Amino acid sequence: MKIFTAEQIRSWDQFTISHEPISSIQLMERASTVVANWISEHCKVHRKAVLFCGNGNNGGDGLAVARMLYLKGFDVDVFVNDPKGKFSEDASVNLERLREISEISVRKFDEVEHYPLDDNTIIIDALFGTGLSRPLADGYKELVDWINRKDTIKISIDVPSGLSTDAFFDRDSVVLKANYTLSFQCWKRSFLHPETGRYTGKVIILNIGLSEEYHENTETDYWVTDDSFAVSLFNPRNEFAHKGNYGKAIIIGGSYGKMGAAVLATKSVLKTGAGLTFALAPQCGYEVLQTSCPEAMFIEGGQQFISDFNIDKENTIGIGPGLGNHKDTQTGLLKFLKDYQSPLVLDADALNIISEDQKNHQLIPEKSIITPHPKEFERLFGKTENSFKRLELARVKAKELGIYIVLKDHHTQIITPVGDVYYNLTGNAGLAKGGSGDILTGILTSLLAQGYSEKNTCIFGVWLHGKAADFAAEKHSKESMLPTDVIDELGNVFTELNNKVERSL
Ligand SMILES: NC(=O)C1=CN([C@@H]2O[C@H](COP(=O)(O)OP(=O)(O)OC[C@H]3O[C@@H](n4cnc5c(N)ncnc54)[C@H](O)[C@@H]3O)[C@@H](O)[C@H]2O)[C@@H](O)CC1
Ligand SMILES: [K+]
Repeated sequence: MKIFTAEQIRSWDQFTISHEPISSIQLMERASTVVANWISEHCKVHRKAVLFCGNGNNGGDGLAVARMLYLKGFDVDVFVNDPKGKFSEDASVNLERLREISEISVRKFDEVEHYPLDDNTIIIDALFGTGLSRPLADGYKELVDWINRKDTIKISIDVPSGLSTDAFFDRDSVVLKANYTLSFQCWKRSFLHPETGRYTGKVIILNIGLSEEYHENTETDYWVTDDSFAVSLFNPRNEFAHKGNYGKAIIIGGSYGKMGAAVLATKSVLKTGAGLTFALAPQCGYEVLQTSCPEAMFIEGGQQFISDFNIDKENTIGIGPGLGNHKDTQTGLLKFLKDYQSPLVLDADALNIISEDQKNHQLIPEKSIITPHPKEFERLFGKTENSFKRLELARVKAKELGIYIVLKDHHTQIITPVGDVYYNLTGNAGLAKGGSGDILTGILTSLLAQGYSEKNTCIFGVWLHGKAADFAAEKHSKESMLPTDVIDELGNVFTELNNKVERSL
């Protein structure tokens, strides 16, 4: 699914208005109906709503939703800055309609201090949406501060008020902290970054029927990987296949004390479906690898750490889990990269070794996939002020080096060599544990070996990893789930994928 900027969303609204055609006020009515229906369906206990409405079209939505909830039997109160103030054209119409059909008193923001909120009330935030152009100030800042202090459930319409759609203002700006954000038609970039995403609560994307033609034809650099997109990338197994059809994958990793990382990565290669799997590890890991992954073949690369990277070039390679940074491992890896030109997966200690010297960046073969977490990214390419700037730097580096960067985060970002960005939607805080990254390396190496393109390997692999983690969290909780539980759930994700692509009668 494409992500559009606030400006593109405005044009999307306009395009829909002129091409459907539909009037602006009717479009607002349609959007508000979807919001009111969602609230009515989901709020079974909370049947009282207090709405805070701004003077623009987001406020217009709020005023329409107030009317609709009233008609659905909710108790409704509405606050605006000044009922006699200047509203956008559509908001004025909705203020008028609200007055005509209901007994609702429209109060002023400055009356809020004495307003009683009980446990059955929800707050609906319709102060600002995609039109917000600067941080909240004046009365709005104090109002949102007041709302944030309340324990009441808060639902934001389209965007939490105070949050920019596409950017990050600064750490001190005040933003409404919602429990739910009911957003129109597409994800917004600010929902997907840690500094700004923490305000949205659960995000629900509501379809308000904006033009599909506009969505199809409008270019963007930013995307989200939702489930249907991931399913479209999945290649089901061919019944007539043999092991030679699914590639040879090899994990290069492990060192004394870090053999578990190589085991996790190797197991993940196997469970993602590679035809033949190898582990190149030091001799001290022989028994643990052969015992824990009997399906994989062992290649000895040293005694306590890997120094010899000599392998069959036909393999698809993933290097890094538990590799360590012994001097001989460093020399061996850099020498190996000098002679190796095919795309490979680089993670963890492999990235740390490369980050010792900027000149090493040139050794990464084109179209390779690197999977840094924020600290590894910083060691490689330098410090940035926030995650938006980090992503911009990643785009520059991905283009410069012609590589894929998988920037691990709550919503992991995949950056392609042309600078396109894909935000992932699966995964959870249960993945914030040592070993999770090793699994991702295994999954990516396996998919690459099976013939997925580098781009689809990244997008589908990151989604798969997160989906397996979501299944694991459901069973074991985010706290207790282990990386091995994530590996165990890969099978259930593939079962679900196969069920989805199977053509049922
Ligand atoms: N245009 C359309 O057809 C539709 C618009 N919709 C709604 O319209 C919203 C966008 O409406 P608007 O463009 O009117 O903008 P908003 O309602 O988000 O903001 C209103 C105005 O406030 C001003 N403003 C910006 N930052 C401010 C600040 N910090 N303090 C004080 N004033 C500030 C700007 O002049 C802005 O236009 C969407 O988020 C959505 O909720 C929906 O009804 C769907 C259809
Ligand atoms: K809002």
